[in-house]
Amino acid sequence: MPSAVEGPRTLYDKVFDDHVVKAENGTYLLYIDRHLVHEVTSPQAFEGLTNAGRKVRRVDCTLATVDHNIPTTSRKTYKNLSTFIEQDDSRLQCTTLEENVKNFGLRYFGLDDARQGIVHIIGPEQGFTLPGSTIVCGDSHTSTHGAFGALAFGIGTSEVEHVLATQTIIQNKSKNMRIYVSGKLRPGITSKDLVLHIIGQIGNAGGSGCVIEFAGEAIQELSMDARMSMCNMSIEGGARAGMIAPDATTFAYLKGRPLTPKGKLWNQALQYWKTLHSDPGAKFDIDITIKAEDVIPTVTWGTSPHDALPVTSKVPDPADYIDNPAKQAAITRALSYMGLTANMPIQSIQIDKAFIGSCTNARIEDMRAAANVVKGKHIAPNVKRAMIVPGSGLVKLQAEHEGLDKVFVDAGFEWREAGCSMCLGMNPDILSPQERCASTSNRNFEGRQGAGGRTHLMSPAMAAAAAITGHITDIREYYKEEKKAAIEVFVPSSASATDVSETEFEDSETSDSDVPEENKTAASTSTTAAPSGTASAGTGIPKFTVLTGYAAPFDRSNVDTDAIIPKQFLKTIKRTGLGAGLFYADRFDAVTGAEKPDFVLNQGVYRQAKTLVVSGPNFGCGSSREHAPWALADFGIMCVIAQSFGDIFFNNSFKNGLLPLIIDGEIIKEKIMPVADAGQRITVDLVKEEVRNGETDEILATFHIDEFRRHCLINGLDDIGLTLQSEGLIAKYEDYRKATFPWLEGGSTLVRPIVQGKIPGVPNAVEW
Ligand SMILES: CC(C)[C@H](C(=O)O)[C@@H](O)C(=O)O
Ligand code: SF4
Repeated sequence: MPSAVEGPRTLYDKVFDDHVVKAENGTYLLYIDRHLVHEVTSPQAFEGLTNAGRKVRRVDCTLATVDHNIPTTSRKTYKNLSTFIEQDDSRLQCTTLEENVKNFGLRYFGLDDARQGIVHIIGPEQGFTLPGSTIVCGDSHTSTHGAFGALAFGIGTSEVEHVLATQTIIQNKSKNMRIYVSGKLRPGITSKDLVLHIIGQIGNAGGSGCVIEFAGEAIQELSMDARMSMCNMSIEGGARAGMIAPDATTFAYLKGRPLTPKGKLWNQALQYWKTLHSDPGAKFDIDITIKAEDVIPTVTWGTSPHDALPVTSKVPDPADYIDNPAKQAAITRALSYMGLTANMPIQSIQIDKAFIGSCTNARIEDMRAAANVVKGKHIAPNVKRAMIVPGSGLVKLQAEHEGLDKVFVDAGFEWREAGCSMCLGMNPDILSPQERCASTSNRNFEGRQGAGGRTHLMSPAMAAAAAITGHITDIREYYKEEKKAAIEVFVPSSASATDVSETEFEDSETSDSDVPEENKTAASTSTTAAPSGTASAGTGIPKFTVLTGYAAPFDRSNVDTDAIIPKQFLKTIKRTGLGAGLFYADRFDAVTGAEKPDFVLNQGVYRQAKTLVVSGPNFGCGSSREHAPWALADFGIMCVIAQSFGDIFFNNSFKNGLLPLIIDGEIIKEKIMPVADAGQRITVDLVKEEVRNGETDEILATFHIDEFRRHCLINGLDDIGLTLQSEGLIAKYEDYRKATFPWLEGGSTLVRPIVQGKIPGVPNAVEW
């Protein structure tokens, strides 16, 4: 396969190179090995496939589950989704997924299957996630799977459709960034503290345009569960993906999981996996060193994950940022939203609720760490509710097997069923306005856990301690007072790789017999129906050539996609009608629903704005929801001008005929913003690559857009149709893949049905 890099290569370079189907002028068609699907970001993709008469190309590379919308209440009486889910829109999204998996013949873990859970927890748990593979999902926290040395990233719904139809994705090469964590973490300090510390240092756009490799002694010593928590949050540092080189810890975790290769295929895979590390001398565009010993328990105080501070510090004071008005404004806004006073000690912050769960921290080690803290204690009287939500049915079973559920219940916690739960509150688990939550999730955006709710991110042990004391607590002091020790996690990192080496399997049978007949040839796994060369059976995208219209000035930084379109609007199975929810919390009064007169889109000509001019960086950070560009476009905004963008939002916009335009911050401030402020029109000319004053035609800025993207926008081209013109190359890659990486064949089709309550790969789990 063509290599994108000469000389020594990074881990990212290697995995990228091994998946290139086609390279053209810096744009690559990459083959995707594993595709995880959930109910929120897939309905419109399946609808697109159906409308175009296309099939899922690789059923064996696709695995689906429901996680975001589902209640986490007891399933003892569960019969089906239709009777179990009370909210109409949530139910419809879940039943639509069930219909789609049936119609397209996909493997699926529903609520009656103990293997159901948060998509990023079940992939690794089943061994669907493998080192060196490319993994995507319509979900930003797909970065989690990078903990295995996979190249894993979140995509939007249009890209979900593209992957379903073609098993490939169009990509540009990201920059290489290394975060080297030297030395050892201090006792009781977890990977959650470390990753919050890192994001606090680099900022929520620090990894923008990059794939981060986490390396160093402290990383090597982390267990797989802890590595997943780190890579999970690389997206919160703005990166496309996070990766950790696979090692003995990785191999020991994977060995024997239901979907990992067995026998000779394991040996073969292992040979390859051992080559997956950055070569000595490999070039990193950005290289940062963090000292592990500098990390102490870390929590967030504000409304972005980069508002992270050591638990011993005080809440920031806007008065200290006179020289940085944008930062001062952001801190002032965050303090007001969070109901905090400048300079108050972080440990004096009282909480109302505690939530231990999410794809960041709902694995078995997280459950154990929390149970260790709460054992023999009870939640504080001011804590109204404390929830433990295991990440999957299997995590729940394992925890119950160890008696952890009883520890939690005795301490006053609710022991729930698996799902995203209060991480996002698309289901009934939400905060009420002004309620404050100690949360092990990954995002503390405004309204994230419920409109007006206030989130403080921290580790499971810290959230458990906060539930017991009633306020944010330094876990080190807690351990001292309670005479407890942090539980040591067993990490086989000192184990030599030979523990799981090929020798062990020298005489064993090939696992080829595990591969179902229908998956033994690439041709049969390849179920594509679309004839090659058909330009597009789909509808294409709106063309973008020259746009003239009013431009709304938007004086904000780090606008996340939760703010652009809040979670309650994601429960749709359509792409249309989302304009009503655009910037909902900023635009409308939470109680009366009336327009807020001070919000720019509620004022005069800006009601008809076609362009949004943003003063600060990182517009559209956070979640992968394509609902954000859908909402903007539905409102009528077809261009957003900003200094920089969240990576997934940037991609998603192009797929919908919306132009995200990167312009230098000074030029925005000096040239473009004054025109927007004056209520004059602005012309964005993609053909000439100019931004002009729409009244006078004066050139305000010039820009350059990647040739492929510009071509697609100007001509309104649907890139699935374009990709299918490369059918021959895709098929050729599949032959190469089958010969070179045969352990990737079969994939999710190796999922076995549960027989008489026995779960394959889980000998002890006989009931749920
Ligand atoms: C629903 C999905 C698009 C979203 C994401 O991409 O992250 C969600 O999982 C989240 O955490 O906000
Ligand atoms: S971040 Fe939260 S909502 Fe998103 S996938 Fe993870 S648990 Fe679910």
